[in-house]
Amino acid sequence: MATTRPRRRISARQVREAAAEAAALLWRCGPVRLSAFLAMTTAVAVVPVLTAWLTKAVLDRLATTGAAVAAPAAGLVAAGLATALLPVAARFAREQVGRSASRGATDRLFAALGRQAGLRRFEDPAYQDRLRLAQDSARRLPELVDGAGSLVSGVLGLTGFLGSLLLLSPLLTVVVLGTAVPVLLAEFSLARRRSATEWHVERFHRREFFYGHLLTGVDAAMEIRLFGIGGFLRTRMMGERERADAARRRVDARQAVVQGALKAASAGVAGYGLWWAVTTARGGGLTVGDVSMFVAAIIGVQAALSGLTAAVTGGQARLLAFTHYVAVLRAEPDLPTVADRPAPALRHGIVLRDVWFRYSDDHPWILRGVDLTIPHGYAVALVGLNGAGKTTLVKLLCRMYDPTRGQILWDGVDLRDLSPASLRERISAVFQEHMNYDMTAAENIGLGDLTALADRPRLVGAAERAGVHERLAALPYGYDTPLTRTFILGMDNGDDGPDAETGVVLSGGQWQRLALARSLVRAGRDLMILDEPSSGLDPEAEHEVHERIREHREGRTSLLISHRLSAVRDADLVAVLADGRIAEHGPHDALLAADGTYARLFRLQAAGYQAVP
Ligand SMILES: Nc1ncnc2c1ncn2[C@@H]1O[C@H](COP(=O)(O)OP(=O)(O)OP(=O)(O)O)[C@@H](O)[C@H]1O
Repeated sequence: MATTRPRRRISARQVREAAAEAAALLWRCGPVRLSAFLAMTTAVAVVPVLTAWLTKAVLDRLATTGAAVAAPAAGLVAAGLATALLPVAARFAREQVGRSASRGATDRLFAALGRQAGLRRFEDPAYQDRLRLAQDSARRLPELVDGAGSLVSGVLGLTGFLGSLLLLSPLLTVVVLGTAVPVLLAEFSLARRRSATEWHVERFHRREFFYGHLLTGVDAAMEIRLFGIGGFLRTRMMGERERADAARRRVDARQAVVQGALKAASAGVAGYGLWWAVTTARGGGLTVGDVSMFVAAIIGVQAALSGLTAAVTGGQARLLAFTHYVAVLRAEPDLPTVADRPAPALRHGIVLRDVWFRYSDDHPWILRGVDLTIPHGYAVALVGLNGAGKTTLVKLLCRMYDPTRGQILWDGVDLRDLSPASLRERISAVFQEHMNYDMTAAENIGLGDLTALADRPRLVGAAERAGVHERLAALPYGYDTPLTRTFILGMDNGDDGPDAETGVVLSGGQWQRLALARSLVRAGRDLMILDEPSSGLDPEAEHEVHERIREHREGRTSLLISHRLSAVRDADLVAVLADGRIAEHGPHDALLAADGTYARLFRLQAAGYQAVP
């Protein structure tokens, strides 16, 4: 699959889908709270119109001798109370609706991410841009709740005040409405432009984040200090921010000009209307109450219009951004599954048949017709120079990608026909680039098989086999010690005191043993993959680990990748990957006798050791 470039235009259909998805999400996350919020928002919108009419009634009755004023005055008091209290209650409801919807949206987003069974999407920068915008949209879902509230109050306020204005001056009503249409159209266009800009600048933000992460994290701290590259990275980081700001500045400038012109036009209409009301009242055509009503209506219409415009355009901007959320949610799985059968227990073996692979159409071929059989119960070793494609082959075996051409057969069934999750259930692996989780030691092992997480003897057994048990048992809290100095873990009492300073950092080799323990805890899997499991170990530890692995591999199907050829010599079968194909394969002795690449590399390494006096 080629890397997809995003289309920068978002269609009306996508916006409609985003609106439907957002509405459904808001409703699902709390129908009662959402209804309460909308009811209160409606009340908040109606009260000002009511207040204007009550004020007119009070003023007109005051101007008429003998007219009773108590009832409208009491109504005004009640309206004042409602004006003060309703927004507070509405805001409380809005916070609750917004937070729970945002939680729900984030959960759904990450669940959707989990349905991407392979790695391809994660290596697509366009997808990463979308993902970031989607996460941001999920977090900012409360703003859509605001938008919905403002829309309701805007429509009601506008209808109420326009109705009032219509009674006083139909002509002015038409003029006011006439100014509203260009405002709305201009704001729509601005929102679209801003949304396209946000999409465009996401690449700058992700790079800024990358540099920021380097500068603030512990991983790169040592190199940054030693090489003195902190200033250089900071300059780059700020450069990315400036590029994003420059793109936004262009939209800001356009917005300032357009909005300034439109606001001046609105103010002109309002000023003319006021002039008309005052002169008409002077001539006896309007009462004092009418003038007060007129002023309230003009202000109300303007306020409702600007609120409505902000709600509609703000909502439109959020919806445009929310299309990225929907796109991630509905993205096709990156590994098309044909039959989705559960992977059966391995009885015969795995066969790679004329496997070709490249990471994308833009990348060179890495594998060019690999034919290899890993028979059931065999320990197979794969060797080759740096970049030969050994790890790539492992990724294909775990079905992180599908071969570009050719097939990988699991007991005769194409991996494409097996569900990726069930296939991986049957595999255990230590990856060359294994993870060091900022979690406790027990969790670092238990993540290999969640059923072992609460089973301490199983965790200890795996740690013993990986030769790391003694180190873990000696930690301040034993297996419950957090292996991090970055996070405070396990202290949920909110106390950041000295207790929380318990994290421990392991050495590179110790982390590697822990990764091995994590794979060993997945006991009884059909295939064990060991991609450079001992590269960071001292010679003694390496020897010891290989001894243990050897015992563990006995009678199991395994694939070992190692540059230490002494570690692969007792494999049942050694395969040499070169130029994208299996160049040689056979038992160690046979390959030595054949005197090919393997024999040359083996002798080179052996000579290196023997050269030591
Ligand atoms: N995700 C990726 N996208 C594009 N190219 C990649 C990716 N991963 C690896 N490659 C390229 O594929 C080639 C094979 O890499 P691979 O990691 O499989 O080699 P290897 O044999 O395991 O090497 P080593 O012995 O150094 O670990 C390399 O040229 C590498 O640049």
